[in-house]
Amino acid sequence: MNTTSAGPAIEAIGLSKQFNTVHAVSDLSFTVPTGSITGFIGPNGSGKTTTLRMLLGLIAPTSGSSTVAGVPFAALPQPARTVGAVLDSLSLHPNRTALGHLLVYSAAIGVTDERARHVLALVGLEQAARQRAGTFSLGMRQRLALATALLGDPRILVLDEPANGLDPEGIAWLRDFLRAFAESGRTVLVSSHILREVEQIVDRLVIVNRGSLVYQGGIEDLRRSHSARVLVAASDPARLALALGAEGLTDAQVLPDGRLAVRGAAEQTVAGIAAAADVKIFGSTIEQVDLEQVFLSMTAGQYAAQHYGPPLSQQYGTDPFGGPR
Ligand SMILES: Nc1ncnc2c1ncn2[C@@H]1O[C@H](COP(=O)(O)OP(=O)(O)OP(=O)(O)O)[C@@H](O)[C@H]1O
Repeated sequence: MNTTSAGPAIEAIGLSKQFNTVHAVSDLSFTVPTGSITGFIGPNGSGKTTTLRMLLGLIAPTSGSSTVAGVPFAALPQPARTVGAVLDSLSLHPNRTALGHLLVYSAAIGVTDERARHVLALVGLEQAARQRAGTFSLGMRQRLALATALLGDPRILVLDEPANGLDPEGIAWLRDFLRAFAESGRTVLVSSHILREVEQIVDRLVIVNRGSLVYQGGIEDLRRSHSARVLVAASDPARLALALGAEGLTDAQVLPDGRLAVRGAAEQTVAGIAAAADVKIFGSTIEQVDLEQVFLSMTAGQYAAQHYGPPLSQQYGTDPFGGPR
């Protein structure tokens, strides 16, 4: 993570958006630190796209404000050179080639044709440069959309559900790509309604539910804050539960497989109490925290399950995202 930059790459300050009677976003504040890959997670309809559209100046908030690279989006002198975004599925002329599509955009934002070829290679589409977009798979369309967002050599990428429709290989490719992008000191804000899909990609999370913030912080902090349980196979689980309760450890539950699940105590503590109560322990393990479950409990189960290509080429050196403009 880049620690040299003073301010956050993106900041939302009390953003709200109402569409008639629908409160799509309610008093939402969060920051996206420079150099981070921040996951913007929430169930379908929780206001993610609406928030991203406000951050990018596409719709006005009902109240609140936001900054990108320290200023409101509208005040950015050359927005495409600061922030690249993929919000909607890319509208492509079916007869236009991948390169042809990029050349239209490169002309519009004033970057060279060489830059267009460079970004095409960055997303692994150089072989498809002369292929017509009408023949593209969903994964190829996603890559071309990403290439379009990269044209201005932006420091910040905003991606709305980029994993949607990608196969596991595509998701792995995206993860490597975004990591390399962030390692070059740049910032990514990536939305998803499936935490598991971006769990391996992001280092920070902003979780929303019904338009409101429910969590922001490090992904590891979230894992740690949900204390794991000690699962104990014991000769007499009921007796052990009683002995634990007498020591103030009242959160102990017998699982269907007969093990006792104990929250709030270390394995050694449980073993000590068991020995004192004359209960034999045949084995114990620490339960892994399932972040998806944590997310589900935070968002009251409003969620639909779902699911993502080759690693980013190393051929462009330490900052492959720079290159020609
Ligand atoms: N232009 C609009 N007019 C009316 N209601 C809207 C509009 N845009 C969004 N909404 C509503 O606002 C709420 C939030 O929608 P939004 O698309 O921001 O959520 P989301 O988290 O991005 O969901 P998804 O993952 O399904 O795209 C929803 O109830 C949606 O129906």
